Amino acid sequence: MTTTLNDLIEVDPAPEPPAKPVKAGLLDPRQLLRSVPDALRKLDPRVMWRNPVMFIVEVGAVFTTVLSMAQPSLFAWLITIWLWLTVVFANLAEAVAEGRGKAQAATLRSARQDTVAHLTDGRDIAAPQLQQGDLVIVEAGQVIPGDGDVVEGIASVDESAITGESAPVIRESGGDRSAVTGGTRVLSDRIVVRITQRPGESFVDRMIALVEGANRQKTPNEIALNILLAALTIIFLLAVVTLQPLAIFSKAYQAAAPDTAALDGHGVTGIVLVSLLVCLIPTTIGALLSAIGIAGMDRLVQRNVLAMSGRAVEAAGDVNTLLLDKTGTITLGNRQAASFVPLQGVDPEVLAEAARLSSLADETPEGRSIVALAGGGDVPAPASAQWVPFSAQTRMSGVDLGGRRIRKGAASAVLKWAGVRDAEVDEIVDRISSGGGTPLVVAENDRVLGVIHLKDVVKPGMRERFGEMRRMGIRTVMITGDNPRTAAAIAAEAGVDDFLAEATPEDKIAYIRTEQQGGRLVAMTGDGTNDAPALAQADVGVAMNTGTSAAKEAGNMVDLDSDPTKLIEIVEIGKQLLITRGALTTFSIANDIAKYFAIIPAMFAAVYPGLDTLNIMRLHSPGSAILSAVVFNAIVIVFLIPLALRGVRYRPSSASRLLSRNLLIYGLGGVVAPFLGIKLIDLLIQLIPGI
Ligand SMILES: Nc1ncnc2c1ncn2[C@@H]1O[C@H](COP(=O)(O)OP(=O)(O)OP(=O)(O)O)[C@@H](O)[C@H]1O
Ligand SMILES: [K+]
Ligand SMILES: [Mg+2]
Repeated sequence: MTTTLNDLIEVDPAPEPPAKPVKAGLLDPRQLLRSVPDALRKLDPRVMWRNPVMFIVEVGAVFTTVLSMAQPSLFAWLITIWLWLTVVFANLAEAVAEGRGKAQAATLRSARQDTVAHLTDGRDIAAPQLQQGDLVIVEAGQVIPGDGDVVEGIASVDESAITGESAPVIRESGGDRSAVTGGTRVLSDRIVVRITQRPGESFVDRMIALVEGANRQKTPNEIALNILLAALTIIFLLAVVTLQPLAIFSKAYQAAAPDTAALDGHGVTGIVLVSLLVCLIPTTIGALLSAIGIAGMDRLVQRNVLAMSGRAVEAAGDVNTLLLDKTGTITLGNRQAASFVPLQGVDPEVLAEAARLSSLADETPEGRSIVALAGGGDVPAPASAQWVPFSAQTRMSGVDLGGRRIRKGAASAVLKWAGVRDAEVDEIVDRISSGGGTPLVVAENDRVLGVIHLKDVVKPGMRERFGEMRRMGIRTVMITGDNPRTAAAIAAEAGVDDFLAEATPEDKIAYIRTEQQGGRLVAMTGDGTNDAPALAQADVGVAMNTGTSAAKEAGNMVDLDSDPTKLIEIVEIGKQLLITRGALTTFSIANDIAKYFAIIPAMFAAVYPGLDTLNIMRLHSPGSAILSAVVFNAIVIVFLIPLALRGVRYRPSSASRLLSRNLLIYGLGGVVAPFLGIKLIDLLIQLIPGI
């Protein structure tokens, strides 16, 4: 190979740096305004009925509109206006949540251009005509026409159009960095890409659809909550309809407020009925539910993670077991050769040369560091060399040079290959392993020459993060192909709960299955084709963007930064989504119950004077009580939009402690808020003459 990594990275500056995707901040008041047209469009009943609670409010608003037109009064019109506002505010919450993604989608679209694909057979076709399996040539300066895997060559690629990261990345055939994304630009060299996407289903297409929320499906949890809310709505509907004294109240109300009495008893009854119903059904959570879900996806997008479904985000919040790779996730991952330890009677030079020869074609970081430590990397490899590449299954790599067969790799694997048992080797391997190092045994034919000591460092801050996970009730498990002693040493240093050593990809799947059979949800990250089955099996499978297409297809999330520790953040975001939904549901229902006690006594005190002692709020008049409650019910939605989008602030602690804390804050807050809010609004409303 003539191109080195450094040649690739020091390329000419990219042709005009593409715009960074918009990273929307918190709620911007202008965003509220900009979303108003969308919110109005969503009033279409065909859209509304998917949200049963708000659909009932809309039907109610239509009903009071008709009543108000039939028998106009200030009271009737004010109620009607505020009922419509309630529906609009709910739509606004959803539109604002979607709007933030739309800005991002617009940037993505502008980054995508009409690209011509140069097929290997010489034809030039438009990118959208590409079929799965087509082979295209992409040269320096050209845009990659579709998603695929590099099958030939190595190149540096500018992926800023999708990741927002301006540093070029290396994509090469073979290994686990072979996937390329349509719409990104090759900066240097030439690669041949085999297209893996189906037409119209490119990664960027899916990304646009995702951030726009166009194909957002309700998650099973959301559907369940919606059913519960609808059931509550029906119960309240029945309760309100069967409220006998309403008719009596209406008459009394007319008597008490004769200046609005241009309407008959039925008009008032209808309007009061709808108002009461809207106040009692769980409109707050009904209005915010979908915004909470979209915002969760959005928070992931802002951290450069694409969740392929809302369900995956929720599953992340419920995860019990986190599987993390050792090398590169828990450790820095640039496992470097630190020293060669020859066996007694072996010339150190002979060991170094064998290590060098076995690593000349080994492109792993380990292999390169061995060549560097042995020196003489410029000495060309013998032409007769037959390379044996490293694989996670064999755990060895090496070279065959005629009669000389050299292998290096995990002790157990190499000793088995060489067919030897040696106490001295065991002793060296143990010493390196118990210090957290990785020993690679080097053998030539049936003779062990010595051991290479690979060093890796646990990333700073890991112990604290795993401590946080534990407080959340999540078990962290380190998975490694390394031997059990090294694994134990690193596991102890990093503070994980458990580890799985000498793990093959099959072992990973088996581990995931056992966890799932115990009723636990499992999350993992992966990048290689090897990882694809395990990624598919896991409840949350985060594929690295640098990984293979197979891995990206199998997982249900993609991390554009390819940072395996991101899994921890993903779990936190999922948890926050679930907690936010729980907190606002609690708030909403507590709120409704409080409203019941605020309005009913005010209304019925006029009919049954005995109830007057219950009328603790001393609202101005029954009409004002009802109007205040309706107004409060509407504006509480707007007040809570920022919280729904940002998510409830949350510190890691056990589920039960979180629950009791949230019940206290949002339950109690939900009970108190309406009393204060309604009283305040009532003080303003009583200034309006005639109510
Ligand atoms: N380039 C290599 N050549 C030979 N043997 C290797 C090479 N790289 C790793 N090994 C050996 O194979 C073992 C398994 O490696 P593998 O990459 O599957 O897992 P790992 O890197 O130890 O852990 P992780 O799952 O976190 O990546 C290593 O522990 C090491 O003993
Ligand atoms: K309500
Ligand atoms: Mg590895």
